[in-house]
Amino acid sequence: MDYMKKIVVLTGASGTGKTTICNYLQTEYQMEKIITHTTRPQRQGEIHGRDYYFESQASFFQHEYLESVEYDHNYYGSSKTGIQKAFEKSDWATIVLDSEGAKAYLEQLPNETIVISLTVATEGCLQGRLEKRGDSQASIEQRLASHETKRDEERCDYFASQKNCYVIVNDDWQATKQKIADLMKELQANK
Ligand SMILES: Nc1nc2c(ncn2[C@@H]2O[C@H](COP(=O)(O)OP(=O)(O)O)[C@@H](O)[C@H]2O)c(=O)[nH]1
Ligand SMILES: Nc1ncnc2c1ncn2[C@@H]1O[C@H](COP(=O)(O)OP(=O)(O)O)[C@@H](O)[C@H]1O
Repeated sequence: MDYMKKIVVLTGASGTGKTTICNYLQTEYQMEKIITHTTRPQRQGEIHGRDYYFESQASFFQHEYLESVEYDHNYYGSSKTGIQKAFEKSDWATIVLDSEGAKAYLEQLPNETIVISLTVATEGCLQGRLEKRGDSQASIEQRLASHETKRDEERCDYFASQKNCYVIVNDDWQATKQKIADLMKELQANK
């Protein structure tokens, strides 16, 4: 891949703000989102081809993936064509991945990948955020108790020690926007 191209990976447990920051990077920094594929049911308001490519169990396995995972009983994967499509539009792409996916990108695309590992200071606030987002009580309970959520939460320390990784505590949105602005200044200067 071309070393001028950059992929900002957003990772963290459910409710830490990955999607919110991904949207912000698209509108404020003209990054192109790499759309990933999933077998998870579509949530209200989500659009096929914008939020995800929603796949059946059979269609999911027809794509060639850079990496894929099973997460909370559904499959997710980033296809090579999804990456190409984003880079046809911009040299800066952004993608939302679980911590396994973020680790895979760091290993497979070390020159292009920048990881933002998201966390919150008060763990209890995640439940409230997912309720506000409209997730059902059952799916919130299942998600927050899942082995994958625990793994995502624990991986924050790992990312904190890695090159090209940045931890952002996303409690206060105004403060988060300032941290992103500072980070983008640094990244654009080093490009
Ligand atoms: N490794 C990997 N993870 C993905 C991919 N697409 C989405 N994810 C992650 O899958 C997890 C579940 O996503 P989702 O069901 O949309 O839940 P959310 O985190 O609550 O918004 C999140 O950690 C996403 O970042 C992918 O292509 N690969
Ligand atoms: N800093 C913040 N303060 C309060 N609410 C937030 C903040 N960041 C995101 N949210 C809200 O929390 C919910 C979950 O955010 P989302 O970006 O969907 O998380 P994720 O993609 O990591 O699961 C959304 O309703 C979003 O508007």
